Amino acid sequence: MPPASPAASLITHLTLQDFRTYPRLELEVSRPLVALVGENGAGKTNVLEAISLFMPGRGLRRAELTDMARQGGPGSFAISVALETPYGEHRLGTGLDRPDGETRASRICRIDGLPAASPAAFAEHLRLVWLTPDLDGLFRGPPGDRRRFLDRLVLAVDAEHGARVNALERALRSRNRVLEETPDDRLWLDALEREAAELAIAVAAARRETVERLAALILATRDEASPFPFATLTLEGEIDALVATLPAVDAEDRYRALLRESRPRDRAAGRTLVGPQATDLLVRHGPKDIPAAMASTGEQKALLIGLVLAHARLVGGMSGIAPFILLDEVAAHLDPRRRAGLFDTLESLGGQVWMTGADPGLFGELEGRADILQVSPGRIEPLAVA
Ligand SMILES: Nc1ncnc2c1ncn2[C@@H]1O[C@H](COP(=O)(O)OP(=O)(O)OP(=O)(O)O)[C@@H](O)[C@H]1O
Repeated sequence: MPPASPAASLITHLTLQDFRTYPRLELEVSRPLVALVGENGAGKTNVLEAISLFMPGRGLRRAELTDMARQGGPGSFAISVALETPYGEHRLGTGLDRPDGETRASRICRIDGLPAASPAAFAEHLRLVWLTPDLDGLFRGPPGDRRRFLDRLVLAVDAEHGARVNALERALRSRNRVLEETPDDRLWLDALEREAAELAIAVAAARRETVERLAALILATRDEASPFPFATLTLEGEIDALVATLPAVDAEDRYRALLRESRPRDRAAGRTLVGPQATDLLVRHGPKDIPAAMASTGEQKALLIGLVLAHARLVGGMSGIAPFILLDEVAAHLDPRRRAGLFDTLESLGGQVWMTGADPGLFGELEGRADILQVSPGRIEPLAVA
């Protein structure tokens, strides 16, 4: 069981320079709940996206960094946050640097003024969990969307996971190319498959560990009265069966043998058919363990929220730091009972929560409990809720 209250960190100051709709923004906040209110297109999600870049990857919209630089601006952007943590104050910075006259831009990461090797280094100070409307179709959508969701769950507890997934994709792409262009080059294929097998088992094992921990936590904290139903989680795929039943070395040998055997089949398919790239995350719910894909739209949303809240609890328990939670347009889709339940649960988790919504009334009951801010293009200021 995770400890009841992991340490909490707060973003107290956010600076954006030439990021999407913001030429320059200096924003002070002081509370653990922050609500951003504004019309469609005002720039609310842009703020959440900026914060999401303190995690490895391309942020909550999976956009190219170059597209985040403000149109009509210098082509570079900078984001920085001042953090108050139980271990002191820190300043984290990231962005895209494009020195004068250069066409190439590079990602920058700084911690307390010193360069950091990659965004994975931010994990020491800040962990992130998010939910966006893009995830609404998660249970009914293609398995690739669930794998990405799953990898983000893992990434929040293991900042190196993303690098391993990318390295595995590169190794498999190289294997597919060799199978297509020089299929008789056995030595080269052996070498690529050895590398792929090592990475594949590491990726599959990390996913399995996170899913098992999450499933156990969901079971342990299961509350029949919660407005967010609990889910059961399982991983499905040949490699997941290997990882579940064999020690890592044996699973790696077995997967390497599988790759060798399936060369002709993979060559014909133009891709590697077996491996972590074929895993699916199965989510079920209710007394009859119904697949989440069969639940109603509202039930799916509630299940997803329940999963994300449980994950936030897991991240807090494992890292000792309550994660920041970014909720884009989540409150708007809930009935008043679920919305009140959500706000209460968020407060109990202890991490800072950044939420968005177009209607100020959504956050009326948070007056005095949250920083409620009005967003208009390029600007954010306090909003007095009537
Ligand atoms: N690189 C960019 N430079 C300038 N403006 C941009 C850039 N990228 C996106 N925008 C603008 O940002 C706005 C969208 O901002 P955002 O997604 O944050 O809105 P929102 O307040 O979350 O809206 P909604 O309620 O509709 O979700 C759009 O008007 C879009 O044109």
